[in-house]
Amino acid sequence: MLTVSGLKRLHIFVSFDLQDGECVALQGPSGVGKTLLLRSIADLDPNEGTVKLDGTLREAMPAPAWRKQVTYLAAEPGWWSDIVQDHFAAWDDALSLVVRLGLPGDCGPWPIQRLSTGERQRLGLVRALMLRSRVLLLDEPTSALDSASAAAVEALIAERIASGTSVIWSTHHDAQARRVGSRIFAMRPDGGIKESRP
Ligand SMILES: Nc1ncnc2c1ncn2[C@@H]1O[C@H](COP(=O)(O)OP(=O)(O)OP(=O)(O)O)[C@@H](O)[C@H]1O
Repeated sequence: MLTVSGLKRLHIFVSFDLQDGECVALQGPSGVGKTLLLRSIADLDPNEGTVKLDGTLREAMPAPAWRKQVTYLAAEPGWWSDIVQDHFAAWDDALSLVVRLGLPGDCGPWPIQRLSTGERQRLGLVRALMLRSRVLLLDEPTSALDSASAAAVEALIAERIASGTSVIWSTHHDAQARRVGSRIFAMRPDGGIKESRP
């Protein structure tokens, strides 16, 4: 279980628990602070408060180890090499997910720039999924995708949730929030969250 208690970052101040195998949809107007919140939970930006995974404080482990367990995925993932497969420790193991999300099976040696925005978004998701994190913090993970590709992503994440992964899923689409989330957190301009059921 992820426990967030008194997390403070700029105007944001939130507390909540996220159970194993639970998906919460995170909503709110553009600029309200959804990305700030997700990045803070992953400890990518300075923030205050208590964040624990199964009772273990994030301060108890090196930041990279925390981020491997509590993984933030940006809507536009970053790339540190020109070549697609260089971003994977085991490209052959990633191939089935790559193909499942509709990317060409021979794209491993391609330059990243050859991929479309939506293809890069799906590749970033595969890269995150390969970590087998306990918690996925997905920042508008289908924002660049057509409805069929978005459905493929939703189905894949649903499988991970069913096997115990916890997810916070930021989305501007109300219907998607209701489909994926067992709870919905609406971020308010004052930096709090209002919880509801879909
Ligand atoms: N380091 C910072 N210092 C001050 N303000 C910041 C900083 N980083 C982000 N902000 C501001 O905080 C606000 C929240 O940004 P955030 O990216 O979290 O919004 P969001 O809800 O994810 O929006 P969108 O739906 O458009 O992605 C924005 O107004 C942004 O400019």
